[in-house]
Amino acid sequence: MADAYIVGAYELPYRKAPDKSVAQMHGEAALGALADAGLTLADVDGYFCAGDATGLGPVSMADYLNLRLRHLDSTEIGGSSYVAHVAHAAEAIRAGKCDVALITLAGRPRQGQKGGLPFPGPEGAWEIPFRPVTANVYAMAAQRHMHEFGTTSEQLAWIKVAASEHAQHNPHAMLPRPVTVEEVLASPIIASPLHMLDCCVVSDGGGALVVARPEIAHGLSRPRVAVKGAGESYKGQNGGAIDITWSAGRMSGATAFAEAGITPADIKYASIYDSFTITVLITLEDLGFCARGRGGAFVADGNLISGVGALPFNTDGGGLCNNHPANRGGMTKVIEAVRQLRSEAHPAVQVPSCDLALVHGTGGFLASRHGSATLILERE
Ligand SMILES: CC(=O)SCCNC(=O)CCNC(=O)[C@H](O)C(C)(C)COP(=O)(O)OP(=O)(O)OC[C@H]1O[C@@H](n2cnc3c(N)ncnc32)[C@H](O)[C@@H]1OP(=O)(O)O
Repeated sequence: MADAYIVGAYELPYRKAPDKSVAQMHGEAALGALADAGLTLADVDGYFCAGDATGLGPVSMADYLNLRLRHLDSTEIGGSSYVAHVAHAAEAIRAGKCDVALITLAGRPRQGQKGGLPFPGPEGAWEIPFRPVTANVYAMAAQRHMHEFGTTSEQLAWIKVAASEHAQHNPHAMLPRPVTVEEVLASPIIASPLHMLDCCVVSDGGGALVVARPEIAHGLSRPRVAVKGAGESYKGQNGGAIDITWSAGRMSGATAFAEAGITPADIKYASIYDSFTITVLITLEDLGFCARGRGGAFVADGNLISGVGALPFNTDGGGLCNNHPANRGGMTKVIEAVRQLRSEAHPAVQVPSCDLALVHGTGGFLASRHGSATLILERE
């Protein structure tokens, strides 16, 4: 028996929220995930959220939600935060610090800043004037990967093509239309070599998860999703003296696979953070799904499309086509993995006999300065 199970998951259905507050959206997500689990706010004694929450983060949100808590956690590692939160919730339950952990995300980036990150780090004064910061940094990783390994724009485009093939079956996806490699290459350059269609969407929205102690999970009616392995890591720029063709996923992935006692070949479905197409390609190499430098060949020709290729990924359309709320896409990555493991993904993209899934989150600037979190989830 596992130490903890994901028993509830919910994604807000909307992608534009001009008339809602962020706190209200956290609340809607919380109620949705608890209803999915068959629990209520009164059952929650552990609460997790990151920097997208308003006010004093989990303190303000716990007050807004009228929670009675024994444990709270505000781990902030950007896009990987909500992948890490699932592992932290399982650890807190194992340590006896809480029984039912609620994790919520919500944000409205479409209503304010677009096309970049509101993360004014110490380097911000030198970088933000030359916007868009985020795409530029990911473009440098793509350019270097092309130089080192011969990766092509066509190969990167296949990642968007795969995401869009999946998104056409998601009625809530922001970009539900399938696109071709040619369309990706014909879209405007945002930061060379990345085109507009190499980028994730900017969306309002959010989601929530509920993680529970086994004794509670076994009393609920939903399929149980166990946390089988988890890893977290960080890679910095070391004054610029770094190789930007690999990410901290190399470390967090190795830790998660070792804890789970499995290899990449065992994974039936992967939710991979997809802020840009290059994020997916480098992450797949770092997690060991293919050899270093071979990511381009691995993703080409539909290898990431469910029912077509060897590794179905982001079957909700991912951040590239569905939803990338509050620049913290880790939450939606976990939610789609839960759908797959429960056999509740859209029938057109459901992976048959999906018992083992991987979720990976990237927070910050891939390959230069970022946090990373990997989860391996198993259907009991
Ligand atoms: C750790 C991390 O998470 S790092 C990632 C952080 N997030 C980002 O950096 C966001 C990256 N994406 C972007 O910056 C934006 O989506 C951009 C720059 C690519 C496009 O932004 P804008 O030019 O403002 O696009 P806008 O939202 O106005 O939409 C214009 C059109 O382009 C389309 N579009 C917008 N973004 C995308 C996209 N990523 N892919 C495909 N089409 C897009 C829209 O659907 C719209 O089409 P329509 O005119 O037919 O309705």
